[in-house]
Amino acid sequence: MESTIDKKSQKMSRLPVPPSKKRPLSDENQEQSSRVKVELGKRLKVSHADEPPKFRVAASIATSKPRVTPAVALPKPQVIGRQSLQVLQSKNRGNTTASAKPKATAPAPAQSATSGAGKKRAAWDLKGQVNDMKDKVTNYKGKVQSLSGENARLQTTKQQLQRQVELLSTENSAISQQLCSVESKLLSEEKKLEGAKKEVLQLTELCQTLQSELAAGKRVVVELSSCNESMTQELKAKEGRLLCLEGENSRLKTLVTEQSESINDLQCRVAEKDSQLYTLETERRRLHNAVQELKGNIRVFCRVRPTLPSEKTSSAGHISFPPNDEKAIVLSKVEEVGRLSSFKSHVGREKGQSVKYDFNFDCIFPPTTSQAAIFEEIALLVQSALDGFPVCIFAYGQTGSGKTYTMEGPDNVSVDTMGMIPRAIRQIFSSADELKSKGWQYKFTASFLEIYNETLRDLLVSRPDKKVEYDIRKVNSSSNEFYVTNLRYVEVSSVEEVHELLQAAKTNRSVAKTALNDRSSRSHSVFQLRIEGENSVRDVRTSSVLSLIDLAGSERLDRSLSTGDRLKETQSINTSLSALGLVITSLCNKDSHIPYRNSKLTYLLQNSLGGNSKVLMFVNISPLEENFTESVNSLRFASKVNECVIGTARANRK
Ligand SMILES: Nc1ncnc2c1ncn2[C@@H]1O[C@H](COP(=O)(O)OP(=O)(O)OP(=O)(O)O)[C@@H](O)[C@H]1O
Repeated sequence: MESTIDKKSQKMSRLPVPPSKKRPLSDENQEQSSRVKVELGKRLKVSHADEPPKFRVAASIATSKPRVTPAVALPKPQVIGRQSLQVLQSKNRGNTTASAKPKATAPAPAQSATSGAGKKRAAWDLKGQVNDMKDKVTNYKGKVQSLSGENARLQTTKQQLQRQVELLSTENSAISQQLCSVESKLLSEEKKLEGAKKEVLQLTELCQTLQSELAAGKRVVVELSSCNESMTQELKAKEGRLLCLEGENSRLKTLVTEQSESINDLQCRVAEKDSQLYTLETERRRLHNAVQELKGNIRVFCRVRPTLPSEKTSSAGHISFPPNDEKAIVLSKVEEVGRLSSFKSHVGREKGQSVKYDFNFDCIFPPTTSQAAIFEEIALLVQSALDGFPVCIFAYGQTGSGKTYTMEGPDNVSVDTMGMIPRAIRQIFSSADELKSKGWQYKFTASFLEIYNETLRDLLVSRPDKKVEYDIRKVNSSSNEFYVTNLRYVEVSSVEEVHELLQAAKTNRSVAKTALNDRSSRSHSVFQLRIEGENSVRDVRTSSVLSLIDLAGSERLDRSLSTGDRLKETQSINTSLSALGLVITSLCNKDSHIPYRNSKLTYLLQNSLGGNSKVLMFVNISPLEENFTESVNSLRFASKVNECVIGTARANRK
């Protein structure tokens, strides 16, 4: 039993009492318990007074879990507190047991055989034995009393220790709470640490990116540095060049100053020359006009067209051009006297059979004459239009005599075969360009109309509205200028633009078939170019109209074999041509009344035919003998015009 307790004591207690020592329980218990008390007291003092807070915490933990936590793992002081109590309790129990069963364990017979003085009583000495026994009882009672006191003290110590345990438990729970909060803090810190780690990772990546960028940047810097170096060198070279240039510049400045003075001087001289030039230009215009006047304000050019390939059978032998007279044309034919008796002028007879008709005009153009050669003769007249004179050029003659060819050119027109209208336009624009340097600015407005059966039609409109009426009206009551209502007036600024208009008009022109000419033009076509000039330097303005007219065929009724609509056309044409002849005759006779209103043509052209204007008439002649009579008729009409002297032309100047 004792060994079992000792073993338990060895296992459970860590008191400084060596468990291997087996001592008899009897007398030594008191001494042992007192040693235990002293030791326990010391330990408790140490644990209460000297123990640092962390040991107390550990002690509380150990006391709260005594059976789970191995004794060896706990710190010494705390184990002492709890286990010493157990040991004491077990000791007490052991002691109690030992004291309670002394007779069972102690060799009672041996003790009883000896007396209190160590002498053995004789068996018969019962009284002595009883006394011994009484002494022993007394002795035991004293021991019991001392043990009871000891027990009471231990109980007190136990209570103190329990209180200590409670305190330590409270501390423990507080520390547990602290531990929990520390743990939660630790968790949050760990989370933060995780976040920080991620951040560190990102920053590491960013750092790597930045490092690669930095490396690229460094390369760029290196490149730029080399570039900078080369540019610096270039700059130095340029600075050197700049220095040279500055020297050159100052030299040039001096030169410029000299030149400026020279220019000023020259400008003065140019102004002087300009003034002289203007005077000369005015003089040129005056002289030019004088020449035109001398030539006559109405001039007539006669043109005989060549025989066409399709007409080879017919000969042009009846027309001759006297070699010594460039202005004469002779038509001769052997005819019966009676047939030609109606001609009262320009008629010559040779022995009553061969009849000659001599005509004189300002110019005679034989069939071989080129368009360019003819234009040379009218170029000065066209120039007059730019100088501010109204100019009217028209082609008169029977159908197929070459009027359209003369005025516009053939269908497949070329630079060589261009007619008078395109050539006049070309000259007008080129002269206007030249005059720009003399301060002249020109504005050109073109219109193109036809008069068919005494009805006006706009040739610049492809699909004319029949309801639209074209009336010839004065610009205003005090003006002598006329315009046509609803007519398209197109401002043009180049030859090409005018050519486009001419082409459009050609397409739109009324063309009808007659017996005499496959493409007979049965209407008068009137192209007009209004020219407005302004010299801002001299404050002079001019305005004029250049009229270029392709008249309808002048053949007689009986020759055209016209019937129905064609007859009406022919009558209308002849009426207007007669009216034209009458107007010219009246102008020639200086009649007080000029019958402009007798036809649309003369009414429209009254400003271009009057005293202030310059008129040129082409009389076109067919080379065919079969057209002899018509040719003579045309030449007679032209001769009458040629005889006219219409006033003195004056430029429209303001
Ligand atoms: N000088 C010329 N050189 C070459 N061919 C010409 C000449 N004059 C006229 N012709 C040709 O003669 C033909 C008739 O000429 P054109 O059409 O000009 O006559 P027209 O008098 O205008 O007739 P219409 O009164 O019918 O308009 C055309 O084929 C034209 O090309």
